[in-house]
Amino acid sequence: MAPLIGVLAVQGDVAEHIRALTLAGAEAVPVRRPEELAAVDGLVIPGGESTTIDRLLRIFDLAEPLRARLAEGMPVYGSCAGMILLSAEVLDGHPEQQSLAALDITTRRNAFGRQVDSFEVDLPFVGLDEPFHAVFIRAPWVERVGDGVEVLASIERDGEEHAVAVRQGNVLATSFHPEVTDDVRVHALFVELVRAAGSIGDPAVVEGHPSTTNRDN
Ligand SMILES: NC(=O)CC[C@H](N)C(=O)O
Repeated sequence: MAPLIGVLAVQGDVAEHIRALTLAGAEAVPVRRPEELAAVDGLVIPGGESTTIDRLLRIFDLAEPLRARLAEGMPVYGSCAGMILLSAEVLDGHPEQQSLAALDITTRRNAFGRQVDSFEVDLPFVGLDEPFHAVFIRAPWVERVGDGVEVLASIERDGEEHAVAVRQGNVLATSFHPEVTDDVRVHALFVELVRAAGSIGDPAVVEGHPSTTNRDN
C-alpha cells in the first residue's frame, strides 16, 4: 500500500509537493488540522517563509502536535523554509521564530545573499546516480552539522563547503526546491524513508482504514 504523506498546507508551494509525492509513489494530502496530521505516515514541510509558517503553525494549533509526532519519530522532509523550521538553531532568524529542533544543525537564513538570491545548479547528491538539478530560492545553508547528521549534498562558496542537503534518522532536509522540477528522485528517497519507517500514525486512525480518512480535501 502506498504510504500516506501529508504536506503542511499553511503556506508555501503545497500543490507542487503533492504532485511530486504522488509521482514518487505516495498518496499525498494537504495537512492543515491536527486530525489530519495524526493520520499521516510522514510529512513534508514546504518552502515559503519560515517566520510565517512558524507563526501559522501556532495559529492552526499544529505546533505542539507536530513536535509530538516528530518526537515519536515520524519521518519528515523539509525544503528550504522547511529545513529552517526543522533546525536546532537558526542564524539571521526572526527573534520570535521558534524551531521544531528535529535536526541537529545550525542553518543560516538567506545565506547565499540578496544579489544571487536565486540560482540553479547540477548538484551531486549522495544516493543518487546522477546530479540533481537543484533550484535555490532565497535559500539557507547549513553552518554546523551535529553528530549523526549525514551531509547528502553541499555547495562551495568562498573556499568553504556548506551543506545544502542533510539527513538525520527519519529527518530529511534540502535548502533547494525539488518540487519545482520534473525530477522526483528526492521525493522518492523520502517516500522510501517513510515506507521503511512503517506506519506510525495515530493507532485509532491507522486501525480505521487510513486510506479513507481525511482524504476529502
Ligand atoms: N524558498 C524559501 O523557502 C525561502 C526561505 C526563506 N528565505 C525563509 O527564511 O524562510
